[in-house]
Amino acid sequence: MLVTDDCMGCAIKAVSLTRGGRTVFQGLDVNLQEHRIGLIGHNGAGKTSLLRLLCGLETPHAGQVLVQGQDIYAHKPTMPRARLIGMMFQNPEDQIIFPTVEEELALSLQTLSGLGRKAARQSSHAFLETYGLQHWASRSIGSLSQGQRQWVCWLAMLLAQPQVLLLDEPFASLDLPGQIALAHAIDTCAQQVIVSTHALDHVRGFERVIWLDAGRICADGPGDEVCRAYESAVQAQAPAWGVSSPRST
Ligand SMILES: Nc1ncnc2c1ncn2[C@@H]1O[C@H](COP(=O)(O)OP(=O)(O)OP(=O)(O)O)[C@@H](O)[C@H]1O
Repeated sequence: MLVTDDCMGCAIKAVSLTRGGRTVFQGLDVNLQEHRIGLIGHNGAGKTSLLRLLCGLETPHAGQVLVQGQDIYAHKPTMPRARLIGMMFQNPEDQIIFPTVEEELALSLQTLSGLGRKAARQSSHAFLETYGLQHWASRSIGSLSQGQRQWVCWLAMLLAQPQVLLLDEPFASLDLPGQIALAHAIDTCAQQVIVSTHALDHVRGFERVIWLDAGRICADGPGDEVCRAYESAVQAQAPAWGVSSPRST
């Protein structure tokens, strides 16, 4: 299923990106119009860099990044980036700012909906309640497990109501029930979702998966086909890795 309007979805046009002196993308072109898209590939392939480009965290040296038809690196965006696109980071510590769950969730509402402090806290309370997590409201972030922090990141992102959700290794710290719950949440949410993962089973059923290798698209198509192609390539290369991992990309 494609997102419904021609100007919807995301597009990367002739983008070149360097990070820390290393060329990550050179003239990358990719249209991202499907409702569910997976990104797979080895460590260092460029999955996180692609997500960071889409959410405005890496400035390309050339090219354009469009989200919902808007150039997100333009000087005068017509909509705040946070309304357009939200990102759940691989590491919750890169995302969470406040000491308690309630405060962290309230931030999204205060900055984006202009709610006052008290109203924002009340709304985040009500939001937690819809997930049966009201007892988390006053919990300090430090008292939560890594997986629980990932849930806080997911909820904070949802509260901001962006139109596109970017998830970087979202399953990494979740237990099995948590993975099932998040997979269901991804399956049923209305937004376009782009997921970077090494857990291929979570994207195998996606309508589209992109396999990145050293900043280039190695395969692009239905999830089951691309995941199988990637697995076959890994199997074929496996004997050569015994003495040289981790790979030095
Ligand atoms: N902060 C950084 N500074 C400099 N180079 C970086 C930085 N982060 C990533 N890179 C480089 O950018 C390239 C792409 O990294 P990226 O994190 O996008 O890969 P990835 O596919 O997400 O990997 P992983 O599966 O390990 O998360 C790699 O060569 C990496 O070394």
